[in-house]
Amino acid sequence: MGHSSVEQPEQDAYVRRELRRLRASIDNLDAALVHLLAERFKCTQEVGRLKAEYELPPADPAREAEQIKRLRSLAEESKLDPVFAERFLNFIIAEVVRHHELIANSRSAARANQQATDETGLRRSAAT
Ligand SMILES: C=C(O[C@@H]1C=C(C(=O)O)C=C[C@H]1O)C(=O)O
Repeated sequence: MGHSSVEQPEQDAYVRRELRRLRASIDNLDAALVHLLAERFKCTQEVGRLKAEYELPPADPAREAEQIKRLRSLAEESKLDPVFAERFLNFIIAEVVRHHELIANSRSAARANQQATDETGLRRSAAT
């Protein structure tokens, strides 16, 4: 029972202090992760609008493969599990591509709507 808090009050205080210290850093890192992700999504939303505007496909598998290769190698260098890094990036990319599809669909709906409006206008002016 060497690890019980009743028998080891000093270790117990040490563990609570260490947990508090480490969790303070985890709090900062999690905040940074949220901010980094928010900035990344701001960029990818712009990419999505550009692609929709110029009628490019929502996903770019070649770019994804390059990026995954690059991040796997960075993960290895920094002792992060590359399988986890790849899964994490794929999870984010899937959400980005879903956003790009939504943007593309709303753009093409807007274009179809505009075309219908233009044609109605043409019919009306031809009828007068
Ligand atoms: C952001 C883009 O769109 C998609 C999302 C990617 C990403 O989140 O890194 C990469 C390729 C594309 O499938 C892009 O083409 O750059």
